Amino acid sequence: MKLSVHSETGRLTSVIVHTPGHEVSLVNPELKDQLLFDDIIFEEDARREHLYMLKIFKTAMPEEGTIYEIGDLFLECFAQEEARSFFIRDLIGRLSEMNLHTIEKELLQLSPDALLQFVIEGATPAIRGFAMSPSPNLLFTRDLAAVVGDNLLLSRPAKKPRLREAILMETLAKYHPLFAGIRDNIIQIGKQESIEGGDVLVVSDRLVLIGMSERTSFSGLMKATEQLLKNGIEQVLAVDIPKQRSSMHLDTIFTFCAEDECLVFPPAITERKENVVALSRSSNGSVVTESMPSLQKALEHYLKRDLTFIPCGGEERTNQFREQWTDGANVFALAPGIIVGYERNTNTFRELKKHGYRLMNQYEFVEEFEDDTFIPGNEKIAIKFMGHELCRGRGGARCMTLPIARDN
Ligand SMILES: NC(=O)NCCC[C@H](N)C(=O)O
Repeated sequence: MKLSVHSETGRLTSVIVHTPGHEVSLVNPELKDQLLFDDIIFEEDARREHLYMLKIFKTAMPEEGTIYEIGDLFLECFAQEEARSFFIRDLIGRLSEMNLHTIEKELLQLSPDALLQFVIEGATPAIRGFAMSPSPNLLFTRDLAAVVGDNLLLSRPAKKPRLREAILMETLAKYHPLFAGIRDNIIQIGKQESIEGGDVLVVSDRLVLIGMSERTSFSGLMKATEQLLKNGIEQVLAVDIPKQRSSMHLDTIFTFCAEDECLVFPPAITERKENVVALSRSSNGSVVTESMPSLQKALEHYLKRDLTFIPCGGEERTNQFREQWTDGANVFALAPGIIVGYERNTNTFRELKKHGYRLMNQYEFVEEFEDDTFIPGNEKIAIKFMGHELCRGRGGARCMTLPIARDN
């Protein structure tokens, strides 16, 4: 299968997700902040909510479309001894403070299942007396990498608790057959820099947005940009956003609903000026910069079309802040104008309705289209799904998805 993503909204054909498992039940109140969760979450409900989200995806995707559970991909990958030893070596080296070298032999002898359990849950009965904290953020597969055009940009997380996920992703990219066709186009940045997938938005086959955020450093952004500009992308728009937990990635305050419509958190997007720099390649190969007046102006300039920015939470200030916090601006497009987001963001959905979206809840959408092939047409649909547990991890629908193929 060819992995390629040339837009944020092209019809979704393949996506990688992780339905939360026992690891989320291992987060205790004392650990939650350190593990980047805002609350403890109830595993059963979180799973139920996630599985329903996947049901919506399945209903909206073409018949030949595939949803990959990342855990299955890891197990297939770990079936290769070489992949396991690459992974274990990298883990020992990059988590040096954990002293994993003391159990290297045991790690190398683990079955794929036990190794995966050790990594995700932090411990396995197969290795007694050694435990790390769990990796509950694997739920947010978005942040592990980004398929940009025909390239695979691997994340280098800014936050330690997400490092194990990044090492897992790198192993998949290097060893799993799913990535064979894109393996020559892997983009990686240096060890001292950071970039996370939630900051990367693929606007078109030529244009990419990268947030300069709490998680993506300036040097990480520049390194990724240099390589993207060599590999087919014409412009990268660097978007400076507030460096704070509530808007940790660009996609927490800005997502595409359709080719010409975006959901935005006004205080950090429309009310900010001079926070965008366009980066492109000059004829001698160096990166040239041009300061842009605003994100909307920059996008309209390069896309040569008008865009509508829809305020997350509507016009009321309090609702904008409340619904951005619960990922109102973090919707995921299954096709142009077909989006999913948390039901609880009622003011955001009301605003979408004003912009011509038909609102459907998860059951209505599945019931109406489950038996027929869903064919995205002229009608715009905003699908509301329940995510009261999921949203305590501080991420929404876009954060929980890593699209690897979309139709152009
Ligand atoms: N793209 C995203 O915004 N992902 C959400 C990540 C949430 C996770 N708890 C984190 O803090 O990294």
